[in-house]
Amino acid sequence: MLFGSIEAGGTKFVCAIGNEKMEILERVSIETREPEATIKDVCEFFAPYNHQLDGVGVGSFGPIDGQKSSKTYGHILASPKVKWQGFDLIGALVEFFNCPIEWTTDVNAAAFGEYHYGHGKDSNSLVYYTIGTGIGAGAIQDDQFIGGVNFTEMGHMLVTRHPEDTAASSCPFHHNCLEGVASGPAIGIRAGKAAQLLEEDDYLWDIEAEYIAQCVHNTTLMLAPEVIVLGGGVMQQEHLLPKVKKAFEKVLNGYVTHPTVDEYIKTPKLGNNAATIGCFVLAQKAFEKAK
Ligand SMILES: Nc1ncnc2c1ncn2[C@@H]1O[C@H](COP(=O)(O)OP(=O)(O)OP(=O)(O)O)[C@@H](O)[C@H]1O
Ligand SMILES: [Zn+2]
Repeated sequence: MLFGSIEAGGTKFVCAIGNEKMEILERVSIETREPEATIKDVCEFFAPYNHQLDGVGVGSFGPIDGQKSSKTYGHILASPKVKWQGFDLIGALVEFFNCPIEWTTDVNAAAFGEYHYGHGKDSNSLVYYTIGTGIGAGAIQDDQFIGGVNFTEMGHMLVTRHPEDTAASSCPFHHNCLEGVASGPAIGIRAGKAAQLLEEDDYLWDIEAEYIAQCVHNTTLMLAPEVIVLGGGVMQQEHLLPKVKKAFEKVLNGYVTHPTVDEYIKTPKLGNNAATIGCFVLAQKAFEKAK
C-alpha cells in the first residue's frame, strides 16, 4: 500500500510517501508561500503517485475550520498569514487527489504518530505538546482526538506566573498563558536572546521547567492520560526534561497517582517523524473508511 502525508506548516509543507509499515519512502520540504504557488508544488510532488496512493493524511497549521456542518469546513480561518485567510486548503487537496483524505491539525497528527507507533503504542490515551514558536497540543483517547466545537487549544491554558518573572508575554491575547510564558519566543523575550543561546545552567531554565510542570499538572488532572509527550524545538534542551519531571512532582504534591515520571513524561520517540507517521495512519484510516 502507498500513503501520502502532508504536514502543512506556516513555514514549510513537508510532503512524504510511505507504506503500510510506516516507512518513509520519499520526502520533500516545500517553503510556504502564498497558497496557490505552495499547493502547486505540493501537487507536483504527488502527481507521479496520484493513481497509486491508497489514502492521504493531512496535518494542518491553523486556525482551521473543523466543523463538518460549517460552510467554511477545511478553510484556514483568521491566520496571521494573511494570504491564507479564507483559503480552502482541504478543498484544494481533495480536488487534486484521487484517493480518500483524512485531516486534522499538525499537532494532532504528531500526537497520532506517537499514539500508534511511539510512546503511546501500548496505551489507550496520550497527550502530545509541541513547545516551539507556539505551543500546541493534541489529546487522544481510544484512537479519537479530543475536541468538539473547535480543535483544542491547550497551549493557551492559563498558568501561574513565577514570582520573579516580569517579562512580557509573547501571546498577544493572554498575559499568563502557557504559550505566552513558555514558548521559544517567550524564553527569548525573558532572556534577551534566542532560547537556543541560553546557557544550560541559566536559572531561566528552572522557570521554564516550572511552567511546563504546571502544564503537565493541569493535563494530568483534566485528562488523566497514560503518557504525556513533550516535543518541539525547546525540548531539544536535554537538561530540561529532568527539571520538568522534578518540578511536576513538586507541584502535583502527591495529589493523584501516576506512572513513574520516567514512564509518564517523555520526549517524542519518533523525533521529527511523529507528524509524518501520524499522517500515514490517518491516510490508512481514510482508506479503510472508504472501503
Ligand atoms: N535547541 C533549542 N533550544 C532551545 N530553544 C529552541 C531550540 N531549537 C528551537 N528553539 C526555539 O523553538 C522555537 C522554534 O520552534 P520549533 O523548532 O519547534 O519550530 P516551529 O516549527 O517553528 O515551531 P511550531 O511548532 O510552533 O510551529 C524558536 O523560538 C526557537 O528559539
Ligand atoms: Zn495565549
